[in-house]
Amino acid sequence: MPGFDPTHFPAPDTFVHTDVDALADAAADAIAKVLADTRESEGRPARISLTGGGAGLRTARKLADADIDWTGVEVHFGDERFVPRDDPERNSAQIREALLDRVSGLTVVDWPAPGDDGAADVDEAAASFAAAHPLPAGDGPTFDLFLLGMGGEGHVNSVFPHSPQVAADASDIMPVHDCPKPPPERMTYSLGVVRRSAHVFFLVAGAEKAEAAAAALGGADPQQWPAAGARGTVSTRWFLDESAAADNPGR
Ligand SMILES: O=C1O[C@H](COP(=O)(O)O)[C@@H](O)[C@H](O)[C@H]1O
Repeated sequence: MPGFDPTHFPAPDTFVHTDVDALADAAADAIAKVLADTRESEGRPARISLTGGGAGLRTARKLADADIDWTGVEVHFGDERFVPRDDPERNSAQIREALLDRVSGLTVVDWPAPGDDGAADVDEAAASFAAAHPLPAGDGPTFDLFLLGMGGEGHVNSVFPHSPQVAADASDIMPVHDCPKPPPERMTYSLGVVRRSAHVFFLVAGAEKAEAAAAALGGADPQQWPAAGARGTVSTRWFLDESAAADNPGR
């Protein structure tokens, strides 16, 4: 993969929990700490990207009940399905129900939906989003914290194995056509955006994820296992349940 050298990043840390509930508890604690630390060390609220999916939504529900100061926190979504805004398939709809509608003080940056101005199709929607929400320039992080779920074939955000998105190594926002997991049209942050984030947390549960987790943690080719190409500049942490960790070397 062009532009990705894993030796330029801290090695990932792995945390294995008995089940998805314990995983979500631990991840929520760690997320709360990053949010508080960012406020203290940077003197500003954090900028984070949230994920849907099974373990992601479980963690979002825990975050809604946690003692967190959300004031000014800027929330993005790592990827979105290009379907109407009220479609329950939208990651943002699921994360809003689990977390965002239950806390106050944060700013939510939502992806465009069909029918929005400048969103005649998914290409135009991604381009207009990129223009309206440019990523921070320079050496600073794109996000203080980027949360990722992972599919059983190793996809993260909507970056799928052997897809144009994983090949491109773009540093911004990408439209997705013909996504192998429905719905077919999506928008996604690229692996390049993830790799400019300070902290990257994986939230992964279930035996069907075990092979991909072992491949990604074992340094496999991101073309085949996109999760292998997702690293943070300060930390990469994998929160796994025992089923998802079953194939990891050393267990
Ligand atoms: O399609 C997607 O799937 C992943 C993982 O979902 P899961 O249900 O297998 O946990 C999710 O993280 C990603 O953001 C999403 O668009």
